[in-house]
Amino acid sequence: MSKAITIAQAQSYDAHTINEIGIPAMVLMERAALATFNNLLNDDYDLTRVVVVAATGNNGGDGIAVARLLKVRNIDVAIYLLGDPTKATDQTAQQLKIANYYHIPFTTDLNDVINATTIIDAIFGVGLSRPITGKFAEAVNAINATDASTVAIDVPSGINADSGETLGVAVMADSTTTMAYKKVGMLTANGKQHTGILHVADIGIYGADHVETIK
Ligand SMILES: NC(=O)C1=CN([C@@H]2O[C@H](COP(=O)(O)OP(=O)(O)OC[C@H]3O[C@@H](n4cnc5c(N)ncnc54)[C@H](O)[C@@H]3O)[C@@H](O)[C@H]2O)[C@H](O)CC1
Ligand SMILES: [K+]
Repeated sequence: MSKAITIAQAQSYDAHTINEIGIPAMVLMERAALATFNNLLNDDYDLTRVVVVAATGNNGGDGIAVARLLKVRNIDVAIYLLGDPTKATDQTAQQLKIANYYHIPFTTDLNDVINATTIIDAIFGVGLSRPITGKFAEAVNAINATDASTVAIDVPSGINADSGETLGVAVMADSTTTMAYKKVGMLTANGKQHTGILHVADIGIYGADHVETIK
């Protein structure tokens, strides 16, 4: 799908798929996680020590689900969680519950991020709405300072998916698995540089033009 969409389009296609078509948000999240996981394996990253850096929005939920997919295959994975888990979205709270069932370790030690062989960037996606600061910025700077490979989910965190601009600081990803369609910000020089190799994942979300033609 070579079409590129805006944040508003991504959010409206998401809502249309969930509310009008009736595919549950957790199904979309699972498909997003499976797509990211499959790209992780296909792109042959060093999965000796994987750390998922996640916040508490649905981008974080995607990452926590990827951590579970790695854990059930006995891959060494830990989650570095940013933000207050009690403020997580419903889907991300559910992913945290599942992660706890599988005893996935949570770390608060930034050295675990720095010493990872591969980092999954699940901090922010299309919900980024202001410059990244504080502990979020500290984590982004640590990710960018490591020799680890970095795989971003949906949008490299800190990149405005509409303008391609860096909001404060932004993850410099080796690759990005973006959901449904490319985001227009990824077509700019700065956006392209931070996205790295781009994989577009078909997770069952389509624009009205595509959906109407299927009827
Ligand atoms: N559309 C799809 O195809 C699917 C998208 N999925 C994933 O969901 C995210 C979007 O999730 P959302 O909860 O809307 O937002 P984020 O997770 O990107 O952001 C989290 C949250 O963080 C707050 N926030 C924004 N900017 C800042 C900041 N600078 N500092 C601190 N906090 C900030 C704000 O409250 C946001 O809500 C999408 O990218 C996909 O990864 C679905 O999982 C699958 C289908
Ligand atoms: K991200």
